[in-house]
Amino acid sequence: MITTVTLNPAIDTRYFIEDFKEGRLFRAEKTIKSPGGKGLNVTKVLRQMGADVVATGIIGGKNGEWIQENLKKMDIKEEFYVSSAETRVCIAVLAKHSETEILESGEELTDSDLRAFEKKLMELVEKSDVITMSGSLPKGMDAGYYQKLVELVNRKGKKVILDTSGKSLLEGVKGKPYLIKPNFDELEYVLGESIDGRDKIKKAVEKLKNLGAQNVLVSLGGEGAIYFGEEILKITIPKIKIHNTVGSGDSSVAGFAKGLDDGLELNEILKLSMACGMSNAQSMETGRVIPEDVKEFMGNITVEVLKI
Ligand SMILES: Nc1ncnc2c1ncn2[C@@H]1O[C@H](COP(=O)(O)OP(=O)(O)O)[C@@H](O)[C@H]1O
Ligand SMILES: O=P(O)(O)OC[C@H]1O[C@](O)(COP(=O)(O)O)[C@@H](O)[C@@H]1O
Repeated sequence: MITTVTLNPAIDTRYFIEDFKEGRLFRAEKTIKSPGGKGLNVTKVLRQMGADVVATGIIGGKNGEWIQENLKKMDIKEEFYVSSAETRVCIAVLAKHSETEILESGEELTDSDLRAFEKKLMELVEKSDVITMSGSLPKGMDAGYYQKLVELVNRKGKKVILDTSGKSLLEGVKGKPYLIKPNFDELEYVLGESIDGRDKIKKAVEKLKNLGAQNVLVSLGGEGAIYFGEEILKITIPKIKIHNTVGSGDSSVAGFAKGLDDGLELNEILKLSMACGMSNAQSMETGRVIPEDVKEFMGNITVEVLKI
């Protein structure tokens, strides 16, 4: 079983405005709302890929109720701790040539919220082999909270995939997660300078590994990814027509988690991860993959050892 952790869930709201520009009034041509926040995107993709998955985290208010109702409609099992803090809304404006995101930070949680959630999480960990932890931490939360969670789960001998950014990534890796999946922007934050080639990618990854990350999957959008484990592996993906890449990172985390849970060989896990990201990029919806397409993409993805 896979448990996904979303500490800062959201109602993801996507507006379709073909010629969107800042500073003008627009009326959305179409609006789609869905349960979101990185961890719930991972959950949706795992469910679509047929994984045995349970979502947990902290949820609250009317927005939290909306998310719980919609997860039920999607036949997704959830065991969220319900707090009195209202769950946030995240907005993405999809235009013809751009994607603009506005992410609320999420209301503050109390210590008793956190203790009650941890109890729930540890019950689920007993039944799980892989645990994903994704996304930002709500406002005011200690950036080291993921470190604490990763350590709790590691003590039970289970594998953690941690996908977060900024300070919570730099602190979270100290807990020694099995995998982290930074993208280019996240690596630039880690290094504190712009990344203009593979040497700089390697330098940022070494920093994360020295801090505690066991393996690092650097996702590079349409360029695929580079995996830093015992060896460095370059994963090359074919060019495809895309519609909405929001949530592709989350989908690639879901693919990795599914492959790991299924006991696949590393090369196959990496292909599955990339193929899920690609399939999501072909959908208008965030966290939406088509298993048949995923299978087909996997046949066109290559993994080779890279010397850098
Ligand atoms: N433009 C694209 N074309 C094809 N695949 C993509 C594209 N963007 C993302 N993907 C797939 O999704 C994965 C994760 O995307 P990426 O943009 O790197 O993550 P994030 O959403 O975290 O920034 C990529 O490694 C790739 O497999
Ligand atoms: O949990 P965070 O880090 O605040 O991010 C939340 C947002 O990120 C997304 O998951 C998209 O993330 P990616 O495009 O990086 O995969 C949105 O769906 C969501 O609203």
